[in-house]
Amino acid sequence: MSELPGIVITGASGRMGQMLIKTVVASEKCRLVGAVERSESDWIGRDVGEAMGGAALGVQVTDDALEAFSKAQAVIDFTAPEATVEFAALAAQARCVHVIGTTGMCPSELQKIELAAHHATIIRAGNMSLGVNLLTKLTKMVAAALDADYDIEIIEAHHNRKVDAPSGTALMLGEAAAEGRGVKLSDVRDSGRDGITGARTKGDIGFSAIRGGDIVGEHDVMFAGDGERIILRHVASDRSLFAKGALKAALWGQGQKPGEYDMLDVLGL
Ligand SMILES: NC(=O)C1=CN([C@@H]2O[C@H](COP(=O)(O)OP(=O)(O)OC[C@H]3O[C@@H](n4cnc5c(N)ncnc54)[C@H](O)[C@@H]3O)[C@@H](O)[C@H]2O)C=CC1
Ligand SMILES: O=C(O)C1=N[C@H](C(=O)O)C[C@H](O)C1
Repeated sequence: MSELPGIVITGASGRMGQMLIKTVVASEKCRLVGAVERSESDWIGRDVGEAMGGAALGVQVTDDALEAFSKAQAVIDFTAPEATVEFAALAAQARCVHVIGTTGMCPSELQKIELAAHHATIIRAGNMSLGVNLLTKLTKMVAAALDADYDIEIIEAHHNRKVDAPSGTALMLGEAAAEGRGVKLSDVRDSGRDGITGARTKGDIGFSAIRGGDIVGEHDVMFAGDGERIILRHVASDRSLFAKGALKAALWGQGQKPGEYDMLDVLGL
């Protein structure tokens, strides 16, 4: 039997699911042992490689997450909030590392993930790329250096299928900016301006979301002062970036104590 860690991919037919399967199959450091989808998916029961339009991979798509997790050392999960909360409990039961890329979770869902992390190793990040995680550090540094005369605005752009806003990345950047300023994001967050909004409140952190076409993911953190603007920008042009980061997290998580980690832990930033 192979010693390489076995990985299950949830949301196998999704944009990220398919990218993750290709990344795991191409890696020499792990093996694909499971592919999970919703019961209603027409991929259930099919070989996941064939369902993706390629050669058979010897892994059948299943809706029995617990059975799939019980054969694995890690689950990489880019699905939807409700599903991720359920998978967190099942991954803990199966003693698998749970890598969570899913965004758009509400406070009560995040609380359930935190509870699951008492029993399991969870690595969760709204963005798994090195570039964005480095950008959170830079954002915090710039926010700490400037006073509230510099208005902070976070502008993000994504493809037209994205269902949550602001993006998980935008929120990570907002948290970093708030931390740099020594405030709580929930106290200064201003998202979704529309209509007669009144003048901007000094100290707020604003969020704007663009949705269109096939944009993979773009984020600007703007510090707008009198007579100048500083703009920190990240542009993702390929989803493989996120998949490679997620796989790195799954491998890093092997042997880590239960708890909730993020990509800064994985990348050592
Ligand atoms: N953290 C990061 O670096 C990144 C995070 N994301 C996030 O990942 C998530 C997925 O994104 P996409 O792949 O673009 O979406 P998608 O809609 O293409 O794929 C989601 C997949 O999850 C499946 N799914 C939903 N509920 C399920 C359940 N109960 N059981 C099994 N499968 C289930 C769907 O059927 C679908 O195939 C989003 O929250 C997105 O924001 C996306 C890219 C990078
Ligand atoms: O839904 C996406 O596509 C992406 N989601 C993540 C987010 O919400 O920030 C990461 C990336 O920007 C792509």
